[in-house]
Amino acid sequence: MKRDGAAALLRKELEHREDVRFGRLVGKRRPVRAATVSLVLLAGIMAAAVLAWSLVHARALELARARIAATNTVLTLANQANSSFNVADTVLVSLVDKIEVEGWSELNVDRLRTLMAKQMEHLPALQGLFVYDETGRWIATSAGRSYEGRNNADRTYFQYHKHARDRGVHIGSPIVGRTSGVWVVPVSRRIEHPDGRFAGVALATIKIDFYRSIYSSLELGPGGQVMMTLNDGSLLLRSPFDARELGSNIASTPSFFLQAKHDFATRTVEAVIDGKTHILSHARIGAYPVGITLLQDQKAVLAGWRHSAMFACLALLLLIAGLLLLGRRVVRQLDVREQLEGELLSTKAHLETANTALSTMAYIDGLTDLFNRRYYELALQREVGRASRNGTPFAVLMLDIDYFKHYNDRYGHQAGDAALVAVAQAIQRGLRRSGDLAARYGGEEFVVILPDTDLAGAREVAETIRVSVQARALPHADSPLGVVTVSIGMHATIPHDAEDGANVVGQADAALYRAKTAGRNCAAT
Ligand SMILES: Nc1nc2c(ncn2[C@@H]2O[C@H](COP(=O)(O)OP(=O)(O)OP(=O)(O)O)[C@@H](O)[C@H]2O)c(=O)[nH]1
Repeated sequence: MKRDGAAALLRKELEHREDVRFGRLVGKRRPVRAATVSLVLLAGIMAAAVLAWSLVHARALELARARIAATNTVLTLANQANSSFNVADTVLVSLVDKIEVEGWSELNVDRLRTLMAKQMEHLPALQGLFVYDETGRWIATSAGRSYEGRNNADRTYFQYHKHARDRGVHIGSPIVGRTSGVWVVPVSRRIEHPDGRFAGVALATIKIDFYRSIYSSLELGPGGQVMMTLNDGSLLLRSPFDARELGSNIASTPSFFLQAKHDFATRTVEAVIDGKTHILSHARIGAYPVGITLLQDQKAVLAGWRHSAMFACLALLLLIAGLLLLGRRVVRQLDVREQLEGELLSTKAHLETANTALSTMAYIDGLTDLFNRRYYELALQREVGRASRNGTPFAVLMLDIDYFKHYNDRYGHQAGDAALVAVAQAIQRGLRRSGDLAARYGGEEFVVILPDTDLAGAREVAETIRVSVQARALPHADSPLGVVTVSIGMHATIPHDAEDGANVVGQADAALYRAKTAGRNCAAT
């Protein structure tokens, strides 16, 4: 094996190993880093998506719940209003019937008054019951007090019944009662003579406070309101309560004309009433021209949801911030680890290179670049062992430069060194097989081990080297041949043990002596 080739291969192998190791580690870390960043981003996006979905879902649920609650409330209020009007109307129907059957002339007013007072005891919604004749004069009331000289012909409901031949119930705008002084809703019916002429009016008044106490107990939220209206737009009651608007007509306001034509409906109304979005729920009382409307500000309805959403968003932001910090920390740690491992690998590679260099130096002769004597000793042992095991021959050449002392003396030590290098190169190039090995034995002496070679083969190699050295024609004025030459002693054998190996060297050395005595520049056995 050629030393140069081995060193080059060794160096390449080291570089390759370093590249592979470093490349593998770096290659592994990059995906880990990318995966960490992706994981953090994915977790953040997923959390945001889940939160967004649940917030949208919760908002829809909240609105649906509010719509259902509004519908239920409006229907309940409509039922309650229907009952109160129904009660008042039932009483009126019986009063009108009694008066029309008995006729004014036969009518026992005292008994009528007692009857009215009794009915009042069981009807808490009513403020009072009244009967007027065709001139508006008070005939009987449930209050039972003196009403001499009183006349209600000026009231709207009286004028209505006087002029309209409508036998149905009439519900009027709220008025302040003349006996009670409180706000009431007038419910009235027309009384007729047997021939159909107008005979008077029966009136029941329902206390506004009866509705007001119920409406004001409702939780409508900021901006929420509930109102009872007649179909012509007259406002019977609105909560929050304001006495000044009782009886006013709101037919032209959006909250009235937005009411559905159906008996009841609940819907979302955007930016029509006051620029805000409202939930509007409306129900009509089937038998009477009255409707209940509930209006809620959607923003107020969603206040609870908004608070929860804010907290959830805040929590999400904290979570994302935490994830980012964690991700940043992991990536930084990966960077630090990567740097440290890089430094470690680089240091290790340097150490290995230095080790190789040291090992090389330990076995290589610094001047000639051939193996040194220490390596030669090891190689000799190895080859003797192998040859004795295989029963194959091996040969040893001992080489010595002729008249080298004179050369040094004439040309100087440096020139002597150069001659040593030139001879070493000639020896190295004279070797044919990869197993052949040349070493500097010491001073101007060299040794060559030729495994699996007999004496004939050894002679060929020896001659090749000798001729090659001479052919270099290094001038040597103090040599009879005029150029630098070498003498070679050689010996070949099939060794049986280590002693045989040592003997081969001794035999080669003796052959060298013979070559010297034979006149030098020759190979001897
Ligand atoms: N320049 C140089 N000279 C060396 C080195 N090693 C040994 N020498 C010289 O080699 C010479 C060997 O001389 P000798 O042993 O007398 O042999 P010779 O002069 O070659 O005579 P023969 O071997 O009989 O032909 C000595 O003068 C050593 O100083 C070296 O590394 N460099």
